[in-house]
Amino acid sequence: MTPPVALTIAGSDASGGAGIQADLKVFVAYGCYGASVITALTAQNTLGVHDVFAVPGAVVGTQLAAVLDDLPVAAAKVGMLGSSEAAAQVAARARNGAFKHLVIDPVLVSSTGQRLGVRGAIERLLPYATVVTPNREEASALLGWRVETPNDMAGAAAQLSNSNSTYVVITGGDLGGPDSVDAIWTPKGAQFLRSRRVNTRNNHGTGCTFSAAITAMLARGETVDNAVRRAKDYVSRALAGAMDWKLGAGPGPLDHNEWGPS
Ligand SMILES: Nc1ncnc2c1ncn2[C@@H]1O[C@H](COP(=O)(O)OP(=O)(O)O)[C@@H](O)[C@H]1O
Ligand SMILES: Cc1ncc(COP(=O)(O)OP(=O)(O)O)c(N)n1
Repeated sequence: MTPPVALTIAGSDASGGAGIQADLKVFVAYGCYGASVITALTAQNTLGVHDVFAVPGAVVGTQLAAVLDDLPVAAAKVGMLGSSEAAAQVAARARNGAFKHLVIDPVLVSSTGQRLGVRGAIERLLPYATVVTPNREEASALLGWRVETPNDMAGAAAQLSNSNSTYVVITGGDLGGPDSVDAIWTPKGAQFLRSRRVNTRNNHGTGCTFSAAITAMLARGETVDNAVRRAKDYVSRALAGAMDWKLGAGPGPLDHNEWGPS
């Protein structure tokens, strides 16, 4: 059977735990054929981001043309955008209806503190999103107020939904507590999604993994509700599988292939 095609439009993480590399691993884990449009190269590892090179906007445009003019993309995700010019190229395609489903992970800052994106570039894509998945920091930057508590997250999700059909998940991976709590805005209103917190320092690329899993599920024809819930379960399994791994001196990557503990 021909697999569904999922596309990631994102930055490269040389160490393989986040960005394009994580997304493609997730797509394979979910039985999707993965295509990629690279917006930026990052020299990063588990300790931090050491260098960033933004791919020129025109080259992002020709990559998009190469993929979209030839492959039947069923769902796409946007991660690190690299530049406003890259965002403009993606927006032009979205305006023309190129994406049946578009998942936007508004990457602004890495967990190690390096700026990876600009707010304006993300904002121009939000009107085309099926699902948006900011963490609390990113939601705060997009809205201009501090999103701190779970109730703040629910309010922020509602505020960020630009129409009744846009789902917004504010992720709370960095909130303390026994559960990892996200707030989701759906056309039926706001709800909380909970999973048992996995006690691990290996959490490099959780946001990329979550949004890529949603994208893969949508490419496979799942409803948005199911896609988000199944993606959250997958992230928990991927965190649990890698909790004893020793890859890198900092927070290591996830077990995208569900190989399990070493
Ligand atoms: N330790 C953890 N245990 C279980 N789920 C987690 C953990 N850390 C993050 N998650 C989940 O991973 C997903 C991505 O969240 P988050 O880590 O906040 O993203 P980001 O990497 O963008 O900051 C969310 O569903 C969140 O609840
Ligand atoms: C190239 C690239 N894109 C995105 C990120 C951010 O990844 P994320 O999953 O949000 O979280 P951390 O890896 O920063 O914990 C990245 N680091 N690199």
